[in-house]
Amino acid sequence: MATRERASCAFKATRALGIRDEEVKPVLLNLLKLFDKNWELIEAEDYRALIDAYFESKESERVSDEKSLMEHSVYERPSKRPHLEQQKDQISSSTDSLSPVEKVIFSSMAPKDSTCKRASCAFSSERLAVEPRCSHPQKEKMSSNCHTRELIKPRTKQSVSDEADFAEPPAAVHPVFRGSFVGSTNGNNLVTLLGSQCDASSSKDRMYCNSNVLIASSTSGEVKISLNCDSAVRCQNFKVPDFNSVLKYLEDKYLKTHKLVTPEFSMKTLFKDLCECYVQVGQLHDPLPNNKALRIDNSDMVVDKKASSSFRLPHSSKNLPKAKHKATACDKKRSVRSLNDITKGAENVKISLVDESGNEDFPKFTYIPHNIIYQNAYLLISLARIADVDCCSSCSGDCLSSQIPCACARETGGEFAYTPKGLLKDDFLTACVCMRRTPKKDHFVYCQDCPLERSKNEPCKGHLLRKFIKECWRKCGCHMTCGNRVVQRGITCDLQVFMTPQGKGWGLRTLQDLPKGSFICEYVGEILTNTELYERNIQNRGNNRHTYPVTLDADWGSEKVLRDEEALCLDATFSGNVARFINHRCHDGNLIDIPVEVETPDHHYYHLAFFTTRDVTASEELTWDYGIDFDDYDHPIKAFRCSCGSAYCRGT
Ligand SMILES: C[S@@+](CC[C@H](N)C(=O)[O-])C[C@H]1O[C@@H](n2cnc3c(N)ncnc32)[C@H](O)[C@@H]1O
Repeated sequence: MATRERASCAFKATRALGIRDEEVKPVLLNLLKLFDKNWELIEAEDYRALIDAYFESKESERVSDEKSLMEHSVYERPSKRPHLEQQKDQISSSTDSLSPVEKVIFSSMAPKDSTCKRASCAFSSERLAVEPRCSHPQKEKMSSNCHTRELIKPRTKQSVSDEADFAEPPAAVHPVFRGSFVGSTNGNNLVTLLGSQCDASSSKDRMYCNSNVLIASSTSGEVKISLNCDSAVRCQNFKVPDFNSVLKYLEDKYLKTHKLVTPEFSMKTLFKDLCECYVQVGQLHDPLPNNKALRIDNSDMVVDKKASSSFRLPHSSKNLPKAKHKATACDKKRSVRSLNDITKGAENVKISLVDESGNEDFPKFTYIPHNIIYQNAYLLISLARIADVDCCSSCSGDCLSSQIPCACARETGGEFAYTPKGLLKDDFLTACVCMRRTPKKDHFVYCQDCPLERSKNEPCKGHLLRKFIKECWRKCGCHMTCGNRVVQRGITCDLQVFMTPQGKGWGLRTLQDLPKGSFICEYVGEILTNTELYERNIQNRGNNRHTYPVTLDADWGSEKVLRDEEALCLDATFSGNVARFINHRCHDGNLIDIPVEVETPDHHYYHLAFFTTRDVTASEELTWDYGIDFDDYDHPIKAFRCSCGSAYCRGT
């Protein structure tokens, strides 16, 4: 196979693990250099050398990020422990000259038949007998003979006494360092693991390992899992935490995401996370209250005093709880603060948050990528409601590429609303914008008994007629990549939440140029009935910067009387997505909200999607017209004093 093909196979393998080609490329080049262009070594065991080398280089990047974060930390750090530092120096001295990639190769991936001492050391698991966990003469011998062991911190007496220096009582679980033995004490059939030696292919027993997790299982059903938390050793001020607190911390972290997990979720990532939590909790010396989990709302908060106009800060979640505890008011004022991803992995893209002033508390809400029913809203979504005439079950692939538009284009006048590039068609967008900005009399519909005015016994003030987009849905035969499925595929652009300088609070901006008609995001929140929203607003009157709920009233005019459970709205005050940060701009906002049917033909419930009304340049704030009547003093939500800056401002 040619080099180019081999490289593309390697990228394919790493892409399957969610690793981007540009990140793998330098690692691959390094490996090729190191292996003298011997591709077989790289391709062996499904590219294990490459994958290990990649993760190892990431780990060392993370550690150096962490180090520099700690060095630049505004907080006072405890004095170093000279003996520990000394020990670390000893441990790393003979691999200091090696790159992270070289280190991982020498520790785990050299070929079995290599004459190199390092390599033979790394692949000697077959020769090892099943051993109890602690002192092992063969291991000790290997440690002294083999350079790879410098990467590995064996659990020798010396290291135990080093741990004792942390002045901790023995804990239920200790970090298991690379190179320690995990084996069956019955001495029979559990595979013995030495560090990252993972060659169990000759055995019936199975083994999985990466740099943090070692799992061995035997044919007799014995399974041993060893979690390697050796980064704890590098942490200043680490104390062995109570393992129940670690578990609680981890559970809380997962529960916080409302059981939503990213597509990358796996047991391996869970174990890795457990290791990370172990280290984090080990650095929190305030005991966690009994049965109370640590608050992790801002767990990936980054404080960077030196950050300037570039807001894309490198981040690491490590050490941060400690940083949070020690921040002084003065430090807080001077620091740019940021969150790496407010969505916590719930969206296709990360969405960062920055506060240049360093004065604001981070917003408190639960990020949800899809609408959720709050309590009583009655939503009937079922496949049976989608009639055959309303979908395109005989389509395949991309409906936009078909000569004759399918049934899904009917709602938009027999033409799809989107261009093949995924933008809203100009005509459609212009019509929507005109109806919004310069509505004619016949663009309004009036209900006989308006759910909004019912309680006040007043007549309907009128609802603006809206143009709907109808996307292909589950019953359709086309592919998820079909051009008529834009909103349902979620956010794809690079967005950032930031603190606006005009006093509007948080706002949303784009970090990339966006052409006219681009889909930005949906307005996601809790689906409430009108009654529920009314009650909620009464309760929250004191809260002056709330999000602005939207009424799903685009089709109210077609009903004579709307039942309370049919009159729905979306409120993102407590749970919502990034749209909750989009500020209002009178009349000429660069976004427009358009109703989109995604899973039900019923216009009582639809998705509200934001599209750009014009070309928007990177770093511009994204705004839309909330449609507020600033003179309506009876409105349950008090209008704010508008500082949108528009020439057409109606709220100053
Ligand atoms: C949907 S939220 C937008 C995000 C909000 N700025 C925040 O900090 O969470 C709506 C609230 O933002 C503020 N806001 C939005 N647009 C504004 C404007 N043009 N002028 C002043 N305040 C505005 C108001 O407090 C309003 O209640």
